Amino acid sequence: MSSRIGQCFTVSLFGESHGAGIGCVIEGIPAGTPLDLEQIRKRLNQRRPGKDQYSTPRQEADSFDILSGYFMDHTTGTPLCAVFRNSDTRSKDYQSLKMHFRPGHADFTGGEKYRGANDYRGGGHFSARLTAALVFAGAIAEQLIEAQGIKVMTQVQGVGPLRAESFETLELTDAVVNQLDGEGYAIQKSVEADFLKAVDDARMALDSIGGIVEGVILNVPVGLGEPFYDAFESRLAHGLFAIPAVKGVSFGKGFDFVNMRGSEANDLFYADGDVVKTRTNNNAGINGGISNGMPIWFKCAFKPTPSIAKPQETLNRSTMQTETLEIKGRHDPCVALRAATVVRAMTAIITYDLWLESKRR
Ligand SMILES: Cc1cc2nc3c(=O)[nH]c(=O)nc-3n(C[C@H](O)[C@H](O)[C@H](O)COP(=O)(O)O)c2cc1C
Ligand SMILES: C=C(O[C@@H]1CC(C(=O)O)=C[C@@H](OP(=O)(O)O)[C@H]1O)C(=O)O
Repeated sequence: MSSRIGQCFTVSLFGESHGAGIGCVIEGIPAGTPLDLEQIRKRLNQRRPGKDQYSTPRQEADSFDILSGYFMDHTTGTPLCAVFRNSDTRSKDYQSLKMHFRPGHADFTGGEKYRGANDYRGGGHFSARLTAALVFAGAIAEQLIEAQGIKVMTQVQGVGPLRAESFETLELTDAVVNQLDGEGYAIQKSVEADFLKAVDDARMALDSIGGIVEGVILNVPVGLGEPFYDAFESRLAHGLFAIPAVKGVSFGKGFDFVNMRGSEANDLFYADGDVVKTRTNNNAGINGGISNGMPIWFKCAFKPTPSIAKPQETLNRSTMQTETLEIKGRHDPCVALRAATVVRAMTAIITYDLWLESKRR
């Protein structure tokens, strides 16, 4: 199997949700880079499970050990490996799931593909537990792109039918940035109470709810990405679809382009001093797969959490009879809330990879 993303800056993931631990190996960090470990911890804390009733009650500190590639407060240029020990596993919750597949989760496909040898406890390697390691790698990538003046921001832009103002128009004032980058979920103050109530209503109904995570990348230099296969959209979508429960990705106006005429959809060029800009940004700062210097804004649709407390029908693999399934385990009622940090991480990873690649050509 392949568990690696990137061309010049690569991240591979390992581990299982209920195994000894999880982690990542990162290659392509320039030698001699100082790491801001506090910033890494801040990002991990933003994603961490077990905070309140809006996330899974599983308690994991998400503290890490760096095993290699880091010496005297600087990266060495060799592969950097970080591990996170799992502590709050409760594997008996999953005892019956080897033969009773959770609808919407990877129990069936994982079992078939790995001929029953997969660690199915807590979803094993398919679990979003591994996104802790992604956030670690993303926090490093974020430091590397910020050194180039490039910034990434994400927000929960929708929960169920509710919507917040999009990055298309939202002014990123200090107050907005502080709110979205604070200790709570990345939700604008004006919609926070409504979003959280919708999540809690779903939880109380023994159910789950979907959401939208929106991202924006600012100050991207002109020229990142290639035509066709390595388009900025292709590369970023590859990363975003790797995040568990992402079922849709769109750039700029996305599916709304269908309702527009060319005269509305085209972003008209003008000169702002020496800088070429566009009056609108429907195309999300990408033309022909290549960044044009305008903000890159995009959305990810997260499906409702598959593991719900409500009884459902499923198949018993040993008897091939349908039975009623009551899922145990501790689950997020809306994965989009914690996923905003994961999307931020993946965006930083892909952006840094594309930036590094552009320097090597
Ligand atoms: C941050 C985050 C947290 C998640 N938490 C849960 C969870 O508590 N329970 C669950 O069943 N799925 C959860 N998921 C989603 C599953 O991991 C995912 O649906 C599953 O691996 C199947 O993959 P797929 O939905 O992409 O097909 C979470 C996903 C993310 C990104
Ligand atoms: C452990 C984390 O989230 C887990 C992601 C997850 C899933 O199926 O993706 C299912 C749940 O696992 P368990 O039933 O073992 O508690 C979540 O708690 C984490 O984010 O660190």
